[in-house]
Amino acid sequence: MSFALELSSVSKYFGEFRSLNDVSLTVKEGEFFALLGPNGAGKTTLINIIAGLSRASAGTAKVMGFDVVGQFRDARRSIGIVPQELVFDPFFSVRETLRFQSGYFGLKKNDDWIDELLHSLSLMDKANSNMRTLSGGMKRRVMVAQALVHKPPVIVLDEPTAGVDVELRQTLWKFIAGLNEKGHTILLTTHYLEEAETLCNRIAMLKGGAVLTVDTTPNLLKKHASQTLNMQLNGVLPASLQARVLKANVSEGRYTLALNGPAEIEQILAQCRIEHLDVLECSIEKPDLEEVFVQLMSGGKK
Ligand SMILES: Nc1ncnc2c1ncn2[C@@H]1O[C@H](COP(=O)(O)OP(=O)(O)OP(=O)(O)O)[C@@H](O)[C@H]1O
Repeated sequence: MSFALELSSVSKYFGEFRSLNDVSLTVKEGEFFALLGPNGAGKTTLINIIAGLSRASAGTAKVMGFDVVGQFRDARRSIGIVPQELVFDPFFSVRETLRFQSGYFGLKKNDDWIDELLHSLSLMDKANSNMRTLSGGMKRRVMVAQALVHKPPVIVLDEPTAGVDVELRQTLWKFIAGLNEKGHTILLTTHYLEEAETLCNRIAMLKGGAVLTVDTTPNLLKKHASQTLNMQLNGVLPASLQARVLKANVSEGRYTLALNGPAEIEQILAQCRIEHLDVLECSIEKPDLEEVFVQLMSGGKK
């Protein structure tokens, strides 16, 4: 089994503060992997260690088998990082920025690939525009192109869609999904959980610098979240069903009940009939990643 990313017992201290606590994770080649967690969970710290921008206080990190400290150059060549912040030189044009970045990797004749990147990210008509004249979304696209100038097998995106409009988000995801189909490994951090749910094969959830869980998206949904039944009744929910209540608006007779499979609906409706209650509205809701996230972050079942 070859791993694109391999983290073994990685910890990071800032003085007394432990930003990462004994994190071990592996991402297989070709995976689309999400690193999720609330603000301050340690996602960017982890990415900085993988990128070789920050040193782990303990533990080791490898990119495509290369140690990020001992084999820094090979590890750095294997990875493209799209940072959370927009970092650019305001005096360069888009093309110059990408040529410059190519130079860092010793790539002199890279214009064909640069053109392909500009085209795929709809930046061709901005190729000669000065970076400072671009909108935030355009700058974000350049950050993506910049991370890819050396065709890295592993691509890390740190909240690439924060503050990005719907159209760009879709363009970006289509492009990144295409790269993943071509075999690139993708590591993504995002606060848009539906993006992670749609795109990623596996998800790690981080809290307080520690990994709470790592699993495939369907397994996380199966293990940590249940279906729910939304009902509106012409009265108060029977006492026998109160234990199932997840949310209620008693004055309107609206209830959201936990459901361990559709077979239980009949039982619930039967209880309502016994109490002579009419069901005015009834719908089943599928679990989503947000529910899993909220449950895990609030210390619910793992
Ligand atoms: N250079 C630093 N010095 C001191 N503390 C730091 C430093 N960098 C990060 N931290 C702390 O480490 C913790 C993790 O920060 P990090 O930026 O990795 O979180 P994150 O999961 O990326 O959060 P967000 O979702 O807000 O981007 C935070 O409490 C942060 O304040």
